[in-house]
Amino acid sequence: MPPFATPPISPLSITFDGQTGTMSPEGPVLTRRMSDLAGLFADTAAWEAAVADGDPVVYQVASSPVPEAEGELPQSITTILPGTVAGEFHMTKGHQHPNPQGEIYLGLSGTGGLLLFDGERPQWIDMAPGVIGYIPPGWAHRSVNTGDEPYRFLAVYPGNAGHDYGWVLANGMGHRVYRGEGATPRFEPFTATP
Ligand SMILES: O=P(O)(O)OC[C@H]1O[C@](O)(CO)[C@@H](O)[C@@H]1O
Ligand SMILES: [Fe+2]
Repeated sequence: MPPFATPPISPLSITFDGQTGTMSPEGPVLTRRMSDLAGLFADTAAWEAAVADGDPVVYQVASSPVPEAEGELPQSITTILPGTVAGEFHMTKGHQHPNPQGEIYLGLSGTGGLLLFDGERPQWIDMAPGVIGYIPPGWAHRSVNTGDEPYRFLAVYPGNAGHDYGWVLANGMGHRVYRGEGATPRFEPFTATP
């Protein structure tokens, strides 16, 4: 057995409900409200108005008990509620893994997308139930709800990958994703917020 800093946990069975985004047994549950997404939406005035108007929940992350520790493969289900800020779809903060390693997302319910950016090239993967989106090492990633119902996905990632949110604040994600005509999102090149 390699000398892990945290002893590996015991084998376990985890059940989940892709329609509600819950896991059993359950680990930490994280709620991100509009105020947690400071500096991310293009229209700062519209974002401030949404924060003042009840500071709604934008997404929740329900994790299994598998810890974020070296050698483990933690899982979480993220539920992004539908909506926009001045037309820009609800989204996760987005992050880089400071310890560059891959990650997989599996679409569970609703429709959305996975926006990836390596600092030069933005990429988009349409996500829906049954779709696996693969995030290679070195690609920042953000999820977007492009529909009118909650978008849910399961994430599985190396426990020592880490989360660097500052990278996305500094570099953006290459594109912004807006409600377009019909079901097709509209993409605009990222420009830094004022
Ligand atoms: O960490 P963010 O960018 O807020 O996005 C949340 C999602 O990403 C993860 O951090 C995994 O990459 C999960 O916790 C969750 O699936
Ligand atoms: Fe990640």
